[in-house]
Amino acid sequence: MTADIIDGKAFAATVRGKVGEHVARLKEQGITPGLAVVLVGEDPASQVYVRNKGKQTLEVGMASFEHKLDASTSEEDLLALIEKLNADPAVHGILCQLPVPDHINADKVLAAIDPAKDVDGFHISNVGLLATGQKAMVPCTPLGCLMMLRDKLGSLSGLNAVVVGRSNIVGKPMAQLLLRDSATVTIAHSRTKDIEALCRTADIVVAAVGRAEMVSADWIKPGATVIDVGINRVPNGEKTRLVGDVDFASASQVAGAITPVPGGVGPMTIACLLANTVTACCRANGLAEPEGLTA
Ligand SMILES: Nc1nc2c(c(=O)[nH]1)N[C@@H](CN(C=O)c1ccc(C(=O)N[C@@H](CCC(=O)O)C(=O)O)cc1)CN2
Repeated sequence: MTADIIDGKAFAATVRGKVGEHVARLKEQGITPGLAVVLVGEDPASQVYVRNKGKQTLEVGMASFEHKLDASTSEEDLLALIEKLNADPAVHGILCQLPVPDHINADKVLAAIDPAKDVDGFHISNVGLLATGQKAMVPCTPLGCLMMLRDKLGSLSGLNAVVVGRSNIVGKPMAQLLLRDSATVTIAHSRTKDIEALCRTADIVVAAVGRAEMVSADWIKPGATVIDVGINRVPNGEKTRLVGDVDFASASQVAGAITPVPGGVGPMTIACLLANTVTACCRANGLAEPEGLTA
């Protein structure tokens, strides 16, 4: 069997199109959604992600507020900026790009963001709301994975899902979202016994473990849907290349559908950030939320 390739780039373009249509409707009512992105330091990958976030925010017609701070910025100054953004009515979404430099406590920064403007969905209030099945801001990468799974499979009800990885940013919220869609969910991690056999029971495997090409064909049940969240740079001669947490070459011979890296989950992360910003703006203004752009 050769798997269907789930084209995250094309899917993300569709999501951005829907976001753009909703932004246009909001603008007719005199409302422009605004997203503030804060970057501390010069991490090269983060600089690219932040640049792309700003560019795509403008492309869908929203206002973009970029705050690039020196690597030596104090935690106190960063918290003061977040307070300012919390109070700014033109800003509907705020995020601080991760990772932050070592001298800054990321948990403290995430806790300082107004939960209603927390478009990353990392604030403890949103984590709790999601876990209890209430209306939350949902982390962008898991939201993107959920959208692709729903599109591919329709209902997830009763399906066995294994999430490989237990991070706060992807693994745990992904499991919550799958559970909300009535999948039977197991979170696997480095201490899980016979992880290969466990994964072979899964109709859905979400790999978010951060280890290059760890999940290979013999982990996959024939016909399963495989979502690869990993972004790992590995040596490729003199250069490097990007691979996921799934061994795409072998797994794609067994799976029914699979996301590639690059071009799978990654592009959906920023598209869902834009979707979350529109959602936050609608909620702030007491308006109906955009259909198909929330969990
Ligand atoms: N505050 C946040 N920080 C980080 C998040 C996040 O969601 N919020 N996620 C990642 C980085 N990230 C967005 O911020 C992100 C990662 C990857 C991609 C992407 O499109 N990847 C491409 C490949 C890009 C490349 O060539 O390097 C792909 O997979 O096709 C977008 C956004 C950590 N920090």
